[in-house]
Amino acid sequence: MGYNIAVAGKGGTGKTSLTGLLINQLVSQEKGPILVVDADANQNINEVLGVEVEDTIGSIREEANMREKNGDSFPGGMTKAQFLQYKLNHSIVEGDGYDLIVMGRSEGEGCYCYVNGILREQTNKISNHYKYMITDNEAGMEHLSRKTSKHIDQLLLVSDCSRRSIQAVARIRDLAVELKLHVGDTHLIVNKVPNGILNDGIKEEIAKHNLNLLGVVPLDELIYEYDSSGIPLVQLPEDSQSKVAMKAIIDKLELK
Ligand SMILES: Nc1ncnc2c1ncn2[C@@H]1O[C@H](COP(=O)(O)OP(=O)(O)OP(=O)(O)O)[C@@H](O)[C@H]1O
Repeated sequence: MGYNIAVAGKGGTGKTSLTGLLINQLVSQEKGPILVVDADANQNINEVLGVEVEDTIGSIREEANMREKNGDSFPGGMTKAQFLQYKLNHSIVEGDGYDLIVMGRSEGEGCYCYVNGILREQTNKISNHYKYMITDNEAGMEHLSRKTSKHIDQLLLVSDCSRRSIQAVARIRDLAVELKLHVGDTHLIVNKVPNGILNDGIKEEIAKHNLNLLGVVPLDELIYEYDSSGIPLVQLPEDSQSKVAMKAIIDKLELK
């Protein structure tokens, strides 16, 4: 199994943006092969990375169930399991130096156990082929409890400069313990920091919750500019404040 990095944090803190910059950095350091899993239904990492996504695990699950419900057969005489496997293999987006799987929206009502079981088994199989697996998670992390593989080598918590956001990541860390996930290291990255300098109040909050601060990423006007113009963040110049900060942060992790 590859090295599993999970990124988590309260919505809006910049978790997805930083995950994109993390991937970009690992790709430029030729650390691959990398599998990216977008497990945040509210956010689209593909936009940060600048790639198009057609199928998601959610849409595959819905299609398989709809076909069965309507009594439609699966194409080419496939069984349901074969169909799921086929669709999953075709849903993997090939990016520049990484592959991407998008979980999409979570299931609606009805029994999805069989489909979920197959999809989970297949995703686990696929992930074995990669050196790194990077997951952009939902703030709740509950979906992780449903995973068969509960091992995370590196849990990266992303917070902005608010006390509430620091408290939220402390809760996520505690939740990981409650969910019985096996977490190797946990680190905090504080994002959108004015001038890259943390004030005393936030430093106190970080210390109070015993969070292990890895580094800070400044509030970067260029991110705002790129985001509002729809330009993928991975195209930020190498000397942009946020890319430079993320590079320094990732270097500290000493990933092989
Ligand atoms: N360092 C930064 N400087 C300036 N703006 C930033 C920075 N990081 C992220 N942003 C902006 O903050 C907003 C939220 O970022 P992003 O979508 O990455 O957050 P998220 O935590 O994944 O949010 P959610 O899961 O709620 O969608 C975006 O508009 C993004 O462009």
